Amino acid sequence: MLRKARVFKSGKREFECKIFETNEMVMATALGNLLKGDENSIVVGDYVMIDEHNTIMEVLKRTNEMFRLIVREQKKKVTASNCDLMVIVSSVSRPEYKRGIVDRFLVRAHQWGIRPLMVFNKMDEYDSATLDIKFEFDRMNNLGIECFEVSAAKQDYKNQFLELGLEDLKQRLQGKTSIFLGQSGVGKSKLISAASEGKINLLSRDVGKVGKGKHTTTWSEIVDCDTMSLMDSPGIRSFGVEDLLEEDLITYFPDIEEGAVQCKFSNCAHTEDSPGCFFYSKLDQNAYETTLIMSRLESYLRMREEISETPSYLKK
Ligand SMILES: Nc1nc2c(ncn2[C@@H]2O[C@H](COP(=O)(O)OP(=O)(O)OP(=O)(O)O)[C@@H](O)[C@H]2O)c(=O)[nH]1
Ligand SMILES: [Zn+2]
Repeated sequence: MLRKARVFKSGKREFECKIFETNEMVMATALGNLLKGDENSIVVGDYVMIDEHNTIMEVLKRTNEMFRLIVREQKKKVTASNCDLMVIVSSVSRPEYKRGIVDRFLVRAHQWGIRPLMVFNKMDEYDSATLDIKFEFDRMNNLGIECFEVSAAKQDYKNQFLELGLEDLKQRLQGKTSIFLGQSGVGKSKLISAASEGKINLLSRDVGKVGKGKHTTTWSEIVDCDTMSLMDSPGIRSFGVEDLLEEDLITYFPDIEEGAVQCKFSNCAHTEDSPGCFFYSKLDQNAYETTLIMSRLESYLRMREEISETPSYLKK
């Protein structure tokens, strides 16, 4: 009899799977034709059917995939699947809020088909002189993204600028598989601990030193508790976008695309001196709404430049 299970951890030939009915973890192997020498064939997050010998017989259809494009080989490398939510974590104090990074994660959320949520963390240290949270909220709200105002360190912090706080975030995560993304130091680990009421404690897990002496917490694949599941996969947290195709980028910026189709020329550079540019000739440059969209345009143009500067033979 086949049992439904989910891949929690994937190796080259062995997969740690959680059986649905019993919640039991088993090590499974896979039918050769499911692997086909292609490492994309079974990934973390996959729902699978396994037999009584713990052999994976079938991979069920994915609702979404997290991947990078390998332009040179015209392939995509899938690293995880079936993720419900992308929780974009930012800090309002230190490290300072980086709009450009948030927009990069939004591009991925769009590309991968994962619903993004936005968390403004470290609100206990919020200083309106250095950041206008209302502006950042409006930017996200225009895109239909829910925003949460929290302090992972001071969990009794009460949200005062935005409608939603930590309790609302916990509710959204209930029963869902989420991935937490954000720059190093924004408080992902602490937030995960707060959101799971201490049930998932990454702070006590592997803490490795990576890069410039910064701590980067790593955990493997899926970790879950009775309220939420977390997913992680190598490479998924990088915010470079150089693997994207230039012509695809705009489709991940629906708000910019809507304006860009109204520019006089289809190859408009969207700069102040571009003739007939919708953004500069049709919008009231003093209007608040315009400043919101222009800040999105800035992100778009920066990413477009980054993509076009990467020669395709380097896109691996
Ligand atoms: N004041 C304040 N400090 C916080 C808050 N959340 C996290 N911190 C602190 O910020 C630092 C970084 O928090 P982490 O949870 O390790 O951040 P991270 O995003 O997981 O960082 P990486 O593991 O490097 O990716 C720690 O010193 C935390 O105690 C908060 O809400 N308020
Ligand atoms: Zn234009």
